[in-house]
Amino acid sequence: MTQIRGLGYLKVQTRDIKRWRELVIDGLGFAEGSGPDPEGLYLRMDERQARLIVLPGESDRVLAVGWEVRDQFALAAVGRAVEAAGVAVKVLSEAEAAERAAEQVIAFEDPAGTPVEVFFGPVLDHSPVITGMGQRFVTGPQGMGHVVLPTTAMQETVSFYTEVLGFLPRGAMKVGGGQGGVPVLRIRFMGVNQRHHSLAICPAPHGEEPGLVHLMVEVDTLDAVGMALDKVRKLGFSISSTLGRHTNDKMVSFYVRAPGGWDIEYGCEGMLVDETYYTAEEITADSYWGHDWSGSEPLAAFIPRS
Ligand SMILES: Cc1ccc(O)c(O)c1CC[C@@H]1C(=O)CC[C@]2(C)C(=O)CC[C@@H]12
Ligand SMILES: [Fe+2]
Repeated sequence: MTQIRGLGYLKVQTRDIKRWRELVIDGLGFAEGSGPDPEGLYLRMDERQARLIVLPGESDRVLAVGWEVRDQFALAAVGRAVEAAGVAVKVLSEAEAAERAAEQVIAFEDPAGTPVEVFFGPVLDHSPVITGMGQRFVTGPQGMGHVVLPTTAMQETVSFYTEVLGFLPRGAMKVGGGQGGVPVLRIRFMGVNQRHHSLAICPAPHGEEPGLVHLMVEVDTLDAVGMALDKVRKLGFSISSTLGRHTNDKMVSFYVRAPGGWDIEYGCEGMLVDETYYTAEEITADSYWGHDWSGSEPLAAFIPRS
């Protein structure tokens, strides 16, 4: 049984905070909150103080993937499991936790080198969440959404998330290999709640920045997805993938390129998993229709480095 309840927050660094603001506030309708860094962007989706945090910096990279647990006892259990796996765990100070709007936070690196944080006791902001198009973000028991992380150490990374952190396998898809003696490569989906996947791990040629393939956020209506697509196009953002419906989580979504070379997937109608009956299946197509990636600028995580 996993202690982790869902994706809690994502913190990234960017060289272009101005363009980020246009994308997430003007385009995708996130509500603006506030936080410790006056230059930072603190984006609200619900009663949490911030779900997506974008801070200015010298490079574009992920600063923390924040996973939520129920309480202090669950946090202690996760800390023990990670240490028992031989990974150094840092207990953040009270000030550092306050900065993250949580009561207590631990931090460590996954085998891919991704900075991971686990927290309990998120601090709420009860003021109304005024989104750009009146849309509601689907969070609550399903968490913030999902992240797809690149790794050069597929086995170790997947085994860390499943066997140490207790993520449940939620199926896979072949993405290459299987020819000329090259082993089959699979993207692996994992979940911790009724959202089909809160995490996917994808084989990648290098472990360099930005350290992210995409973040998915879900809204309550197809109209909100369509309106956001219109808005980001009008704002001149590059559409990495057209609208389509995925075969595994049944979500209708599009992907837009964020400054930094990774995508935000924006969707609706994601299925709810019933663990009583669920088994991990292998899909052979990413979508029933749509999701044309042919116009996509290359994802930074998949550009081979010398
Ligand atoms: C296949 C799939 C199912 C559900 C999702 O939420 C989802 O994002 C995907 C696509 C994952 C993946 C990606 O994001 C980067 C580009 C990838 C590797 C492809 O080129 C096909 C599958 C894509
Ligand atoms: Fe996705």
